[in-house]
Parts: sequence; C-alpha cells; structure tokens
Amino acid sequence: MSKRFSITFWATVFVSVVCLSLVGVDVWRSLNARGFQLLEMERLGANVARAMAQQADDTIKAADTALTDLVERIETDGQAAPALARVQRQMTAQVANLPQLVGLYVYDENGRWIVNSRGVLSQSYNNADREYFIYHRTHPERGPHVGDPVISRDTGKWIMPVSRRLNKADGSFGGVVLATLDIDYFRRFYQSFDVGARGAVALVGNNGVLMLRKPFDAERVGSSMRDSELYRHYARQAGGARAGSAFFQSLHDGEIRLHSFRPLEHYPLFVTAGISREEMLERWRRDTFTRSIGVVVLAALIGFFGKRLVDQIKLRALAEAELRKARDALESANRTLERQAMQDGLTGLANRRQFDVTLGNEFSRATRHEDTLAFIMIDVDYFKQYNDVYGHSAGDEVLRTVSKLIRALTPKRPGDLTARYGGEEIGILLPNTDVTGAQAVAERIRQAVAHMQMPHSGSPLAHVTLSAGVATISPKRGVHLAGMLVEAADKALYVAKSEGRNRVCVAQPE
Ligand SMILES: Nc1nc2c(ncn2[C@@H]2O[C@H](COP(=O)(O)OP(=O)(O)OP(=O)(O)O)[C@@H](O)[C@H]2O)c(=O)[nH]1
Repeated sequence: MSKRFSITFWATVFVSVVCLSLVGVDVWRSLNARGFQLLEMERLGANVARAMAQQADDTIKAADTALTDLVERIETDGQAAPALARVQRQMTAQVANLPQLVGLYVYDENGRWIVNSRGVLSQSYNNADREYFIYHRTHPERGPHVGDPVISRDTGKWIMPVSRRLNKADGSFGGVVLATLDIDYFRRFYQSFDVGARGAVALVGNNGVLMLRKPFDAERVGSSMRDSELYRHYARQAGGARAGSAFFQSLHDGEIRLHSFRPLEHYPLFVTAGISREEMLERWRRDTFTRSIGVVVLAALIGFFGKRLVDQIKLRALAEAELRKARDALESANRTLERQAMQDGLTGLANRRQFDVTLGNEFSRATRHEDTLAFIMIDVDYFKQYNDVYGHSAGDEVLRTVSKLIRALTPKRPGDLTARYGGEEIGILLPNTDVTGAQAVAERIRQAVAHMQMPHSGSPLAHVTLSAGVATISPKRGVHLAGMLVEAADKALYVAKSEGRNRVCVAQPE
C-alpha cells in the first residue's frame, strides 16, 4: 500500500538533505584539501632532497677531483722535495679555491704526513689508525672513499674525510691522499632550506652513519642511524629505487615526519628531508576548523529557518484542514437544510414543494418523450373521526405508519416520487407508467394497509383503510397541463370515497 507523505514531511526531508549535503560537501572538501596538502608537502620534501643531494654530490666531487689530480701528480713526479713543494703549492691553492675544503693531506704507507695544504708538517700526527687509511691499505681499488665523520686532529673541526689510494710504482700500497670536508659547510647550506620549525634534514652514509643533521646537534654527528625506521626502510630499497618518501617517527624526538630520501649519484651517501606531519597539517586543521564553524553555523541557520518554515507549513496545513472540515460541515448542513426544505417533517416523504417541482419536470419530460405519466392520490378514510376518537397525535402516528408502508411499496425507479400532498393525502407520481401498472401499485398499498387491521372505531369498516384515485396522462404540448393529472386523480378519489371507500378508482380518460 503506497503511503502519501505530507508536504511537511517533504519540507523536513528537503531541509535535512540541504543541511546534511552542506556538511557532507564540507567534509569531502576538507579531506581533499588534506590529501592535497600532504601531496604538496611530499613535493616540497622531494625538491629539497634533490637540491641537497645535488649539492652534496657537487661538493664532494670538487674535492675528489682535487684528489685525483694529486694522486696523478705524486705518482708521476715522485716524492722528491721539489716535486712535493709544487704539490704543496697546488694543495694550498685548491683549499683556498674550495670553501668546503678544510685541508688536503698526503700520507705515506705508514700513515705519516708527507705534505699537506697548510705547509706545516708535524711528525707527531700519524693517521695510520684512521678508518679511511686502513680501508685503502686493505683495498686495492682506486676509487674515492668517503669515510665516517671525525674530529680533525689538525683543526679540531668535524670533518668528512674523502680519500684515494696512492700506489707505488710496483702497484703496492704507497699511502693515502685525503681531503677533509668541513661539516659546517654543509650545515650552512642546509640552513637555507625551509622545512618548517619541526622539520629535519640529514646527510647520512649508506652504512647508516649520520654525517650531519638539521637542526644541528654536534653530539649526533657520526652517530649510527641503523636502528631507525627511516634507515631500515632506505636500506631495504635497491639502487636508484632508493629515492622515495614515507612517514617515519623519529627515535630522537618522537616527531612523525614525511621523509623524502634520495641517494647521492656518485658517492655512498643519501640525504633525507623530513617535514613534520603535525606542522604540515596544522594550517589545514586551522582552515578546516574555521570553515567548519562557518558551515555548522550556516547549517544551523538553515535548520532553524527550515524548521520555522516547516512549522508555518504545518500550521497552514492545519488551518486548511480546519477550513475543509468547516466547509464540509457547512455543506452537510446545507444538504440537510435542502433536504428538510424538500421533505415533510411528519412522514419523511417529499413535501408539496418537491412534489410540484418534480411533477413539472416529469410532465415536461413525458411531453417531450410522448410518455405516459401516472398519478395516484391516496386518502385515509374517516380520518377526521380517527383524530376525534384517538386524538391528533395518534392520527399523526397513523399517517407515519401509512407513509412508511406506502414508501416501501412504491416502485423506486428514477422519477418515481411519493409525497405528502396535503393534510392526510399522499400522492404517488409514477413516470412512464400506464394505468394498469399504477392501479396495481395503488391496490397493493390499499390491501397492505387494510391488512394491517389498525383499529378505527370511528369507521364503519372498524379499521384504518385507504381510498385511492388513479389517473394517467400522455401529455400533449398546448393541450394538457400538469394540474389536469392531479385533478383527474382527485376526481377518481372522490369516486372511490363516494362508492364506499377502501377502494381504488381509476379516472376515466377524457
Ligand atoms: N392528525 C392529523 N390530522 C390531520 C393532518 N392533516 C389533516 N388532518 C385531518 O384530517 C382530516 C381530514 O378530514 P376530511 O377531509 O374531512 O375527511 P375524512 O374525515 O378523512 O373523511 P373522508 O376523507 O371523507 O373519508 C381533518 O380532520 C384534518 O384535521 C395531520 O397532519 N395530522
């Protein structure tokens, strides 16, 4: 069964849908903005990492090129005093040219200084124990080696050692050429990147040793990052695929950052640029919060005014319903009045007014269709005596009973009408009925009343009886009038009365 929803229901649904849509669209927009913000940050991190990796590569490469020159010169010119003096001048010039260089050093196969960029040779320094020295002594490869950061014995600064192996003429280990890169040089460069107040960037060896970090923390230079999630993730990647980004929580400060990491192209190091997730989402949160307040206020306003609107609609619907009810009551009262105006109060039959209207209509119809119209005039016999003997109220009751019976026995075709014609007279109008039919109806009624045997001591017949006059007419325009039919039936009734009552007489056709 389909249920019809009210206008207030739909109005409520509409207001709710508008409010929910507003909130829904805002939530969807906020989530989108969040995703976009993260993407932006990832892009920024990747750019910073690329710039850092490029700078580190270039910085080390410059120092390494100087080392390659030195190796070639020493291996070609030998280690005689004049040759070393030239080498020393070249080293001093290169250190002066390359701001990242702290110094250039050449060690013999026992770790003693042969020559350095500063021109001062201290015999007390021996670097045979340094990691890079041991590495070259034990590895015949001629490529560059980037060592773990150390504090320079010469300058006391944190340096990153980049070195190459020197070979003797017979190919055996002949010593090491070393360039020390100023960690502070990298730090100054990293300072220029804006990764937020809680961001962090770092240069890390592929072995997990931290070269440098921003924010700078001297104590952490040279420390191991192997246990960090970030390093383990990086170490799991292979080759060029090592560039990427992911969220990691710092073991150091607990901050969750989006780290973009990238290996150096030529050296076994990688850089990472981490942007704090909280910081990155802080602005988004602030924006979202402000806008959400606006949306909630707007939704509340729409809800509030929507509710008022729905209430108004409800009130209006109620008023309309009341109005409809009042109109229906009025119409029903009108119908009752109309019915009462056309009805006889005592018997419930049509009254004389209705009878006259119906007679006029049916007479016209019969004239048009050349039909027969029959009329029965019924009159209670000795009714005056009945009133006299039993009283007027009893007389009324007899009229009611007789009327009820007549109504029950009268045909109920459209147009048939039983009316209280006047006083104790009852008329029955039967359109399209011939004299036989009308007579039969009258006879049936007469017999039924007689059969009821209602006592009537004032009548010689001893009980209530009826007399009836029946008349029919096939009206012709300009010849007959409606009154003629009634008159004829009245005459027939008079005949019935005069012939002794309790009988039906038919009017003679004229
Ligand atoms: N109780 C009652 N009497 C009515 C009503 N209308 C008319 N009468 C009475 O009916 C009587 C009609 O009497 P008459 O016309 O003289 O005729 P009758 O006594 O019926 O005698 P016949 O018609 O000649 O048999 C009158 O006494 C009226 O007062 C009514 O509504 N109620």
